[in-house]
Amino acid sequence: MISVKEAFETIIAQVNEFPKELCVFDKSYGRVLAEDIVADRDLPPFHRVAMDGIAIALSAWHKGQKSFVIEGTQGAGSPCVSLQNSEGCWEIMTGAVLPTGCDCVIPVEYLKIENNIAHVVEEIQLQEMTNVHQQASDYKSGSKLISEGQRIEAHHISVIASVGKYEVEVYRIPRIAIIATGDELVAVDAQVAPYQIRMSNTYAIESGLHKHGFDQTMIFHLKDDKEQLHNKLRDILQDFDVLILSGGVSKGKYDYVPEVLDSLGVELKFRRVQQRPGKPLTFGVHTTTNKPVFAIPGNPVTAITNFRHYVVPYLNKCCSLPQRPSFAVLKSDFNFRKNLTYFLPVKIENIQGQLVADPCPTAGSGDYASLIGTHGYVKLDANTNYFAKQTLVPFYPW
Ligand SMILES: Nc1nc2c(c(=O)[nH]1)N[C@H]1C(S)=C(S)[C@@H](COP(=O)(O)OP(=O)(O)OC[C@H]3O[C@@H](n4cnc5c(N)ncnc54)[C@H](O)[C@@H]3O)O[C@H]1N2
Ligand code: MOO
Ligand SMILES: [Mg+2]
Repeated sequence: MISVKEAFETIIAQVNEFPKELCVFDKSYGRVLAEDIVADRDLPPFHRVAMDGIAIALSAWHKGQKSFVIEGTQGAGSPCVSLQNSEGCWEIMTGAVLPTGCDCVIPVEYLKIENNIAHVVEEIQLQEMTNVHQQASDYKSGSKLISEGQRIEAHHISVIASVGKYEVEVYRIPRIAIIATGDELVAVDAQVAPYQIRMSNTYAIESGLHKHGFDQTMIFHLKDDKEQLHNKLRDILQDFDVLILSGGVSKGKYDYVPEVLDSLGVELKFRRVQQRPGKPLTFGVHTTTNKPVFAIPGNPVTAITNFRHYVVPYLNKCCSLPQRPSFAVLKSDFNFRKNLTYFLPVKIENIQGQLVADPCPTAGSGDYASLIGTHGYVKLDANTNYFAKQTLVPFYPW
């Protein structure tokens, strides 16, 4: 049996970057960038007027001039004009190019305009480039604006659009099969006999995948039948990039999953992990295609925590998404005597900026209803069994 750290590292060592593809920028929300986004020109691209008013030459102002003859009116979207007389001005609008020969802008609120002359009637302090957003003052042409491995949100889209990237390179979303195994499982809308169980793990895993942006998913239900498992898994291995199985991996007579995977050419990298829940967690790689296969034990708390702990970081790493560790302090003392790493569900409170984790142990790994109201779990190390209040521990939000 290997440790949680070894299991995690074994899985991460199998990461293969997902292929890249082009995506039209306004359909790229939620995708992960597979290229850096670079400024194609200065930001701003010209000396951009920041207030509606008049553009003048500061030299005239410094000589004490307070009235300016208007040479013309310039709006945004027109080519740059020139001040002909250094004692004159241009009426200018926000977003316009600062006229050549001008080096500051006086807002219209400070002016009275009569007979084509702008008189400054309010007290104002002016310096070079007052009310002008100077060319390249934000970023120079060629600057990296967004790094690869960024999930694209609204503020990224505005940058992608403004640098003229009509198509962006993103990571292809893998096709993921979620496979429930078990004769006892029935569909959510089926009549359920007293000895049967409604299938729930697959839906929890699928929602978790969608939450993390992996929405190319399909759910299967296979019986505890070796031949059916073999034939269906063979086809699924062909059609999908990642397989997540639930159930059938422990030591029962009908737990066929590991031997069937083995017979299909999936090299099992480990079969048991020193953890609770999820001791029988199994992970393998299909030898000819390198496709990863996660076989998560069937108990529902195990399905949710093991999926979150191992599958999500694996998928994120395949598209260069950075892992962001989070920590919380325990709200109360906690004892765990087994020599296993414990994924302890918690409720999180934010107390003056510090995350405080209130332990919410379930009554076993079948007690999924106790996860309601929790925000994630903390990881408690195998080699300690008493965790005092205020101990800092890694926290994993669902
Ligand atoms: N002799 C031993 N028995 C067990 C061990 C062990 O080490 N020695 N490990 C226990 C642990 S830990 C777990 S976890 C389970 C794992 O079992 P399997 O992966 O073989 O899963 P199943 O036997 O198929 O099912 C277990 C349990 O989970 C329910 N289940 C399964 N799939 C779903 C689903 N999609 N939705 C909802 N519930 C599901 C299933 O009905 C069972 O109750 O083995 C222990 N036994
Ligand atoms: O995976 Mo089991 O959940 O430890 O009961
Ligand atoms: Mg079993």
